[in-house]
Amino acid sequence: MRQQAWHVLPWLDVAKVLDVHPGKGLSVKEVHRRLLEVGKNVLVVKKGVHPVFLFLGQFKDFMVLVLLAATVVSGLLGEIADAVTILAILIINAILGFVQEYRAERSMESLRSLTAPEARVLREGLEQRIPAAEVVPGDIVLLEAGDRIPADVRWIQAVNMQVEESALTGESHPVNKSILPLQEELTPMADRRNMGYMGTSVVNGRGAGVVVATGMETEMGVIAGMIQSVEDEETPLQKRLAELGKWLVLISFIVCTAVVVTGVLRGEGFYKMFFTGVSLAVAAIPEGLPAIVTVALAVGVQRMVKRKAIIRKLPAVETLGCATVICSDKTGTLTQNEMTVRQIYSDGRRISVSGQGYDPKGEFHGAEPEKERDPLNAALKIAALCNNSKLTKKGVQVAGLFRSKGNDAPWGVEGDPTEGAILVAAAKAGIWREVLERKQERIGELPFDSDRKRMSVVYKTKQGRMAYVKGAPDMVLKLCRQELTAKGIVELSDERRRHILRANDEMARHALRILAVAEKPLSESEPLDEHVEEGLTFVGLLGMIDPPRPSAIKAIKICRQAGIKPVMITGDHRLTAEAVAHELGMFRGSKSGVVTGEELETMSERDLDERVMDISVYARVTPKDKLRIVRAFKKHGQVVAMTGDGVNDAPAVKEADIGVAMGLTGTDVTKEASAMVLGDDNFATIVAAVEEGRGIYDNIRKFIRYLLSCNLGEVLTMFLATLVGLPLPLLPIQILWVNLVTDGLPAMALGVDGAEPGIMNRSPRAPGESIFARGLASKIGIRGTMIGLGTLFVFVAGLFMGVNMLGARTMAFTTLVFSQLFHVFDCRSEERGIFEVGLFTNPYLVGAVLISTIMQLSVIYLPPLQTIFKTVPLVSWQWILILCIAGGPSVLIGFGRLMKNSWQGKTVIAKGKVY
Ligand SMILES: Nc1ncnc2c1ncn2[C@@H]1O[C@H](COP(=O)(O)OP(=O)(O)OP(=O)(O)O)[C@@H](O)[C@H]1O
Ligand SMILES: [Ca+2]
Repeated sequence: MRQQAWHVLPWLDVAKVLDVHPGKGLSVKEVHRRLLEVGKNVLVVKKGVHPVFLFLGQFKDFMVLVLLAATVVSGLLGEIADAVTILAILIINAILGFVQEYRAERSMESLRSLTAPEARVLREGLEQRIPAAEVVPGDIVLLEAGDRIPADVRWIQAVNMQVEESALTGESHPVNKSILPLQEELTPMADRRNMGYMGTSVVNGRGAGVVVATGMETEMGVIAGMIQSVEDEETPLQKRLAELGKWLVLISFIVCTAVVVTGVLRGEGFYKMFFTGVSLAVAAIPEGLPAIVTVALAVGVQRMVKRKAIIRKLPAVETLGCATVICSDKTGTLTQNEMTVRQIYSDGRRISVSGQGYDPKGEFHGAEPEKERDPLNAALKIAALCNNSKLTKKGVQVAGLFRSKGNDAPWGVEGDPTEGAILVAAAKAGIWREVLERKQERIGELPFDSDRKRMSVVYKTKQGRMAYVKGAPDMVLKLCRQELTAKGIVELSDERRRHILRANDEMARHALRILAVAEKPLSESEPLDEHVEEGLTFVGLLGMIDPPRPSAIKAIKICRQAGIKPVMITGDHRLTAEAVAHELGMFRGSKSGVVTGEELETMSERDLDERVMDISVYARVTPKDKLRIVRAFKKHGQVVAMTGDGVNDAPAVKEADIGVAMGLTGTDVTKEASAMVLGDDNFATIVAAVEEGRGIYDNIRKFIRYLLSCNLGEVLTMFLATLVGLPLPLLPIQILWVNLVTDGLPAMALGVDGAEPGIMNRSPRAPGESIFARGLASKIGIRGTMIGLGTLFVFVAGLFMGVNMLGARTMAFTTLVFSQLFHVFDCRSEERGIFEVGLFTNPYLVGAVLISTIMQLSVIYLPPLQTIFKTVPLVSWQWILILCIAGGPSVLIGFGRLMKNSWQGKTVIAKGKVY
């Protein structure tokens, strides 16, 4: 089957060789057989790290290795029980670290599969969307502008098809494609006009191809080395934390050395002090930090998926939390994208259309679309023919009401909803493309794109060739010279032109989205290029409603509270945009009305920079304008999210800080340029993702605060004790234990904490902000010192009360553990104390603290563990003292916050500018 010169064969022969019916595609059974035979359509299978190596990796840390060596030595010296316990603790630690990293790895993997590319294929006569990896040789793939070609194909249909092949040939100029066989077998790849290659993308037109090679058999597979592999990008925060981690290692190292040196100078044995120092270093270095950050990011990403936001680039998770401007398309994002034609204008009359949704039943009021040459009838015919969408019932194409009998599934539309709407309107008059096409055949097409804002088709009829055009009325009317009326074709006077434009504005003011339709007879010899759109006959206007999404209205309100500026950038008419923007509440607080693409054209960069912060609605823009708008916002230091769907949107999406692509209607090229894909194309989803982004960042701050203040407390306990000449308050094995019970589960539980209420009432944080900003560093410093001093205080108090060394150490040991188990609840909020947050609102945290408590109690009360950990049971006065010192700060701060916040009113409103 492989290495054929497909380009010299006629396409029907290619289909024959590959044993596929070009109009039906393969059968499911055959697909399975071929999939087994040639394997998946993927280039390189990137293997994750094997779990065993992941586990061993937990021991590669330098300090842990030193501790391991010291343990072995102490084992050899006869301290077998000690050595075994330390080993056990280290292994449990490694298991915890392993679980964290493994989870992180797995969630990143599932993330990758979420963003895997798809392909449209024809199988068993039906159009289907499948993962691109499941494409097999012989499949008929359907492609249109913006699609990435999923495998090597031989074209069997190519309508104005242009493909950008720079990924393969380096040539960035798009190549025209055709289906004609070539003469020369040795034609270089770049000139094989009837072939399409995996990894290249369609930039114009549409077509179909039969797959001739998949996976490593493709031209791309042959040079697979050139493909950029999917790198796991580190987020800026992860990079900064890695940096921080290095500093922490250094500082811990210095402090621990100081502890060892002072201890030895004061006459403690070197070996004992060395052991203490190394244990302290192991405890103080937050080696779990990177893994917890990854888990927090991954968990956040999964939460976003549940809310229909699919992250393609991990750094976007952080940037989302900083977003200050969200630029969004109108159609389908802010509106429902379920359109219904409500009004038609033709021959000077206004006709209203009744009916619900996509059900092709409804009445025309104002005229009857019956007579053959009636202008209304003609308008609907053009609407049906200049159209690539399909009416369906449960995914099955239906042509004509008579064929839908007995199928009670709701009507749906496959393809562009705008086209679907006018198809439904035509069907209401009994006009179906499939029926019309029995008498005329489409021979040419100039596809729609958002720069041209129109689309044309050419049909061969019995009376000769006809061009049918539809598009934005302002564009189409410019191309018209006549008008179709009940009396026949008449000259389009300036007065008539104004009349039509007035009707258009009037409809637009009612938030209708309007298309004009026009036609023109062509001579046989005329070439099928843009000239067919000149000198047209105007036939009518079709106005459709597209109601705003209620969720978008809510989301826009939330944006304002959150200090985020919502901006609508639409290709639609100025008045339509204005009416919809009003319904959405888009103008509140905006100093400027709608700005159109034309006005933008006349604005210099300076003008735009000056005004951009005041403008909330742009209309009749082209994708190029979007890029200018993004740049202007960025000059103001704004963090911009920008949506896009069409191929031409890709540059603006790429330029934005957070490029957002439409999952349902977006093209592959735009998706690949994006950082996030909306599973439901809904504006509200972007806002939900921003909320999650803020929550994730909060969570990272929460456990950094927790880990660092606790570790500081541990180090200070030991350091201060050696400094003032006290006996060591904790033994090495106890230090390691503290590290195990406090750093592991509770920190992880903080990483998956829920978002704080009011998180969308704050202004966005600055993108370059330090993780310790807004008072976090002093919070860590103060609490760490309190934990250290508190522990020492309990230790000294124990000795003072005549408790022996074993007892005093047990008291210090327990105070240190419980101080941290209390403190973890404080870390859940920066503004509110434990009483406002509630102790039981994070069940994972409650569970983690419970487990840690039980672990600590067993170490104190189970006799075999007592001998290993050198502990004694505590009596009630000791417990009271410990709990007061450990829990006091949390309770006192909690009360203070409660008083203060109830005094000031609970919500902290965004301090920045409110839009
Ligand atoms: N399939 C189509 N065929 C012909 N003309 C179309 C088609 N779809 C849209 N138009 C016209 O082109 C204009 C611009 O469309 P475009 O897709 O750029 O933006 P939009 O979908 O209207 O709005 P948004 O940019 O908010 O999604 C529309 O207002 C409409 O008049
Ligand atoms: Ca658009």
